[in-house]
Parts: sequence; C-alpha cells; structure tokens
Amino acid sequence: MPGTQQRGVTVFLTGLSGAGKSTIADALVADLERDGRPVTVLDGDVVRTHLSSELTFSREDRDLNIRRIGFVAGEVVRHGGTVLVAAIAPYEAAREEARALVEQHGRFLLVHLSTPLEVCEGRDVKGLYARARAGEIPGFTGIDDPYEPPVRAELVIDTSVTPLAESVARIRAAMDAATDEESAGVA
Ligand SMILES: Nc1ncnc2c1ncn2[C@@H]1O[C@H](COP(=O)(O)OS(=O)(=O)O)[C@@H](OP(=O)(O)O)[C@H]1O
Ligand SMILES: Nc1ncnc2c1ncn2[C@@H]1O[C@H](COP(=O)(O)OP(=O)(O)O)[C@@H](O)[C@H]1O
Repeated sequence: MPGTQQRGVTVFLTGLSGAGKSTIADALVADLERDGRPVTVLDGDVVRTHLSSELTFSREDRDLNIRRIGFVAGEVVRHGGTVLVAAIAPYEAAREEARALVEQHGRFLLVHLSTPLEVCEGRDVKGLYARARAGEIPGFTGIDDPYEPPVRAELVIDTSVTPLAESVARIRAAMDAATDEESAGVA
C-alpha cells in the first residue's frame, strides 16, 4: 500500500582488513533473517569480484568502488530494503559521499570497527599483512596506505574488546531505534 512502506536502511561497516567486518556482517545477516528480514550484503571482496573487478587499490579506484557501493545501497534503500556494507572504505570523503547517496532515500548508519592495527595484523586472517610487510602488496591499508578514522560514525566498535554477540546487539539496537523514531514521527 503506498505510503506505508518501511523506510530502508544501510548499515555501513568500515575498518581495517581483519577488523571484523565480514564476521559481524555474517552474524547480523543471520540475526536479521531469523526475524524474517531479508538483507542485501555488499561485501568489499564480493563487490570487487562482480562489480568492481577492474579496479585497483589506488585512492581513485577505492573512491570509485565506494561510490558504486553507495549507489547500489541507495537504490535498494529507495525501495525500503535493508543493506549491509562491509568495506574498508579508508577515505572520509568517499564514505560521506556514500552516506549522501543513501540518505536521499532512507537511513544510513556508519559503524566504525576501530580494532587496532596490531590486533588486525595479529589475526592476519588471509595472510595479507605478512605479504604486505614483505613488500609483496604495496599500498596495503594500515601498512603503507592510509585509513582515515570516521569523523561522525553512529557506532564505534573495537572487536578486540567487544564480543561478537554484543556487536550484533548494538547494531540491531541502532537499527531498531531508527525504526522506532520513524513510527513516532521523530525522523
Ligand atoms: N592494498 C590493499 N589494501 C587493502 N586491502 C586489500 C589490498 N589488496 C587486497 N586487499 C583485499 O581487498 C579487500 C578490501 O577491499 P575493499 O573493496 O573493502 O577496499 S576499499 O574499500 O575499496 O578500500 C580486503 O578484504 P578484507 O580483509 O575483508 O578487508 C583485502 O582482502
Ligand atoms: N569479537 C570479535 N568480533 C569479530 N571478529 C572477531 C572477534 N574476535 C575475533 N574475531 C576474528 O577476527 C577475524 C576478523 O576477520 P574478518 O571478519 O574477515 O575481518 P574483515 O572482514 O574486517 O577483514 C575473524 O577471524 C574473526 O573470527
């Protein structure tokens, strides 16, 4: 029925490689789907396979990658959907551009996974930090490429001290608070 569609939302997880973006995204998807809420996931690795396969990790290409993600997220949100983005997105300007693309149509929650570099490197899930330190991956975020911490994130979560279930609960609470405000006419 026109006018009664729920407002869409994008949760954008940003942080270093190994910060926990994919792990939290997977757990959050399971949590949302348990409540019968379908979710579109835009994970950096997957987007780079299907949508941004020609892009490098130069600043220009990273920015274009995030712009594409912001555009797709905005389109899904426009139709009332729920989007979960998991991307390093190291540059403030590109993240804010993505926010603007989504906020034309619905809500945007930026979640900064602030897990320290030493912890991410210690985890080295894919062995990429070791390769970057060995000079095999020039321009690796956190090693010889910058990560600009967000100036305005709705949530900041350090996964070295926050258990997975708590991260999921905090993000769900932020998403549900947004919904509550809307139904109360606050937003
Ligand atoms: N140079 C360099 N820097 C950072 N990351 C690199 C690099 N080269 C490859 N990878 C792998 O690519 C994944 C990050 O892709 P993203 O699309 O999220 O990056 S970005 O937002 O466009 O900066 C990232 O995945 P995650 O570990 O899941 O973050 C890495 O596996
Ligand atoms: N509290 C936690 N929250 C999220 N991930 C955690 C946590 N503790 C340990 N980890 C581990 O950290 C790693 C994070 O890797 P991943 O989710 O692939 O990060 P990213 O997608 O940011 O590169 C996983 O191996 C995960 O099991």
